[in-house]
Amino acid sequence: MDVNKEHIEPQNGGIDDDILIVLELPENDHLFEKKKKLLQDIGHDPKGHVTLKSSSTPDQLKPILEIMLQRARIINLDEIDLYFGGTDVSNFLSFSSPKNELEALNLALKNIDYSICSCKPKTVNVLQALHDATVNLIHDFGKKFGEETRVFTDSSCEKEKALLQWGKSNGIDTKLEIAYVEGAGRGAIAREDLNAGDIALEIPESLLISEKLVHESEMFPLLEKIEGILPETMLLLWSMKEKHNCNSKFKLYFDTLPLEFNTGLSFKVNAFMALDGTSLLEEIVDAKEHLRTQYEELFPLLCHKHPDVFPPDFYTWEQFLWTCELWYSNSMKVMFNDGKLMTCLIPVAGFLNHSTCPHIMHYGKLDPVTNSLKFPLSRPCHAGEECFLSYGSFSSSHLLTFYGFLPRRDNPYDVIPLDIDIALVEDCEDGELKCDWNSQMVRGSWFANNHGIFNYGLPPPLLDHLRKTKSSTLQKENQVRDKLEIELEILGDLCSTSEGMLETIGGTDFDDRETSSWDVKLALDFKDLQRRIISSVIESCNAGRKLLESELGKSTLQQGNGDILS
Ligand SMILES: C[S@@+](CC[C@H](N)C(=O)[O-])C[C@H]1O[C@@H](n2cnc3c(N)ncnc32)[C@H](O)[C@@H]1O
Repeated sequence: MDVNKEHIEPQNGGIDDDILIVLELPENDHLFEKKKKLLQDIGHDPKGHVTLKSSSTPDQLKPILEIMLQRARIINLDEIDLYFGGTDVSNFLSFSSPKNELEALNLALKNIDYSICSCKPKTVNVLQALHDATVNLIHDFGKKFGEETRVFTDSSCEKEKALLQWGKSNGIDTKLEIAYVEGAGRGAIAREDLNAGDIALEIPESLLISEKLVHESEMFPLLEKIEGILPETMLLLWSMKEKHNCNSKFKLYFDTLPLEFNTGLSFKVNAFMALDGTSLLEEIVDAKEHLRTQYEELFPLLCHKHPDVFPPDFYTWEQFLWTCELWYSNSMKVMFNDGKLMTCLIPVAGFLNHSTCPHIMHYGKLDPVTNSLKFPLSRPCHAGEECFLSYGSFSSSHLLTFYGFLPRRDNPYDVIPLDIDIALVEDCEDGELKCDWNSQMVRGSWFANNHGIFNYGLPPPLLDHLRKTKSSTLQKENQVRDKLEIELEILGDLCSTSEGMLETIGGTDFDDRETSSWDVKLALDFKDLQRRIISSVIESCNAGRKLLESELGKSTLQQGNGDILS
């Protein structure tokens, strides 16, 4: 890989006028080895710096920023990025997903700003120019990938306004207001233009609903005696009662909660029928059965034993399920200053909707100085625009089951696992057959950058795995032809597997989606998504087969010519 080596210095390198910007791959990254290898493949030291000169012109800064971003992209890769990118570093040097790109841009900006704080006066200008160039890239990124929402400004949000007012008088600082938005209930809207780095919302610790509240309640002495009960379950039981408490500190918060959550856990029979043929059907049934078992382990026993603490009317199965949906769809994990990670409900922050291209990505750790939870922006949000959060790197099946929606944009985490026995291949061969991945999967091949021969827009680890299962049949005499034949076989097998999956899901449902109930509509949309993913894999297999057949044709021609010549 051709890289401009003059910009990459060892850690203690550099002369007086050089500015060294640290972009280190943390050693505690659980994917350290894989990322280190990728960085080394482009000639980067994982601990290295990117160097620029105080005399650098804007034209010279451009390639330096690109090198910083290449490093930052690799540093921010997650498992899914790594699986679908394979081991060829060229797949990671440019854009690979909105989340990765935004993380990379923000890491670069953070390190540039850090350098500005500690630099010599004569280097401020060049660093400021680099800062501005990065901010411009973040801005362009938002314009290209951000979601547009229709905000219903005329809708009444009296309860939400009351909550916001209560929050402000109790220490919440916010640049957001609440309004109804198309297709997602309420959302948080920027009141003014906000830039990357601005804090959109800040909540004091005292307003977080966490297990600390259970400890202070009359329930705790009874709950702590239950063997194996989790803090989350205690909190769930506490909130089932607290929402009926007229004197609750959080009454205005509970008042804003919807009567129904409409997640996959509330699907009715018709929606389950619509999901037939998908693995999601089983996932939802299992999740619901798990909750039912949990409920039956506690109730009606607790109500019989302590009716004053657990009034039977508050602890029905329906209310238990509603509260589970509340916690699944509205809670956030927060790291407290004592290092404890706790699941919390967070008034006002609970109005933030999710996007695959969010404004807010990093939250969830209390600021030790202010003892508050801050929601900083990773990209600008203009006045009147909906401000989105990242709920996490979730698949659409997870979002449907536990949150009740499907993202509008293509979701890189929508993977379909393949039923391929990895262990079998590992066991039957010697040490060379090392498998880096515990399972194989596919996703929409539209995400792939490389659709050429031997890549086909399909996951490299999957192709490698399939090749290994076939490689014993490779003949020495005619390696090129055999290799192409094996590739054809692999694509043929993958195509048949995918066609089988498509058949299991069934053809397009001719339905009137507009008049369907919310759950049937979601189920049908999910099925369409699965079909689209599998069809893209089939298309890639077929396009790959055409490439291979053309190559085989050429090799036959060459062989023919060779025979004539000999
Ligand atoms: C934390 S709440 C966000 C506030 C919520 N919209 C409300 O009105 O209460 C999470 C819920 O918002 C909805 N939601 C979040 N992001 C969404 C999106 N991108 N599209 C549709 N609905 C979304 C889902 O119903 C989800 O369960």
